Amino acid sequence: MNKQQLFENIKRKKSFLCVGLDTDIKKIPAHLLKEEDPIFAFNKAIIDATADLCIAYKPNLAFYESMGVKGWIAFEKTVNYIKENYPDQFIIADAKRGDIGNTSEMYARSFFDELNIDSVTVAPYMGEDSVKPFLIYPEKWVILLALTSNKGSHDFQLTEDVNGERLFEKVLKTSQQWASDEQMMYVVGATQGKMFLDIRKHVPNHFLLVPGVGAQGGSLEEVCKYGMNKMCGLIVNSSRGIIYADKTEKFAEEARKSAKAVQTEMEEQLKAIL
Ligand SMILES: O=c1ccn([C@@H]2O[C@H](COP(=O)(O)O)[C@@H](O)[C@H]2O)c(=O)[nH]1
Repeated sequence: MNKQQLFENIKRKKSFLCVGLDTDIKKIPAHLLKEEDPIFAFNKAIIDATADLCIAYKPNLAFYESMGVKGWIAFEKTVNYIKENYPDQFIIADAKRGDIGNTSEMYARSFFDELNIDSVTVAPYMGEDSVKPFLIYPEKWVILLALTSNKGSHDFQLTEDVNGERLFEKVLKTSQQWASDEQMMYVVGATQGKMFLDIRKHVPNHFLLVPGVGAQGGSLEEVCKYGMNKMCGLIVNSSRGIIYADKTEKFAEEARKSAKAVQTEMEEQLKAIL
C-alpha cells in the first residue's frame, strides 16, 4: 500500500485508528479456550467487529512468539485472514527488528516475502546496513523507532550530543538519507505530547505510528494538535484499550464500542484537514 492509498482509506473511513492485536492467552475470555486456536478465534472476532472503524491492524510479535509454534501459526492465520477479508487494511508487524545486514535480510524476507505484510517496525540502533535490507521491497514500509512512548525513552532518545542534537533527532535526520516518506514512517509515542512539534520540524510529511493512547494514557487531542499534517500523517494505535474492553462473551461487541469511541474522536479531529 502506498502513502496516497493510506490517505484515501483515512478519508473514506474517517479514521486513522490502528487496532493493536496484542493477544494474550491469559487475558482472552474463558469460553474461547475450548477453540482449537483460541488466539486466532479471538483475533478473528475482534477484526470482524472493528474493521470498518480502523485503517490498520498491528499484531505485536512478542505476544505470538511467546506461544512458540502455535503462536506463529495464529499470527500467520491472522495476517491471512485480514488480507483475504479486509484487503484495504494496512498491516504492521510490530517486531522491532534490526541486525547486521545479512540477518536483517532474513527478517525482511519473513515479513515481506513469506507473509506479504505491509510494514515492520525496526530499531535504528545498528544503523544504515541494519535497516536497508527492509527497504528493497516496493510499497513495503519500515517504521523506525524514533521517540517511544515509555518512560525509558528518556534514557537514550533524549540525550544530546555536543551540538545539542538529541538522539531521536539524529535518527530522524540520518534515516531520511536511506528512504523517503513513501517507504519510511516513524514511531512516536502518544505520551510525548508537545514533542510532536519537534518531530514535525524534522519530518513534516512522514506518517507517524503513534502508540500510547488508551492504556498508556496518551492524549489523542494533543497528538492531533501537534502532530497532524495535511495528509493526516498519523496512524494511532490502541491495543489493550480496545481488545480487552470486556472479558465476557460480549468481548467483541464491547471492543467495537471502544473502537467506535476513538474513531468518533478521530472523525472530529480530521475536520481540521478534510
Ligand atoms: O513506543 C512504543 C512502541 C511500541 N509500542 C507498542 O504499541 C502497543 C501499545 O499497546 P497498548 O495496550 O495500547 O498500550 C504495544 O504493542 C507496545 O508494545 C508502544 O506502546 N510504545
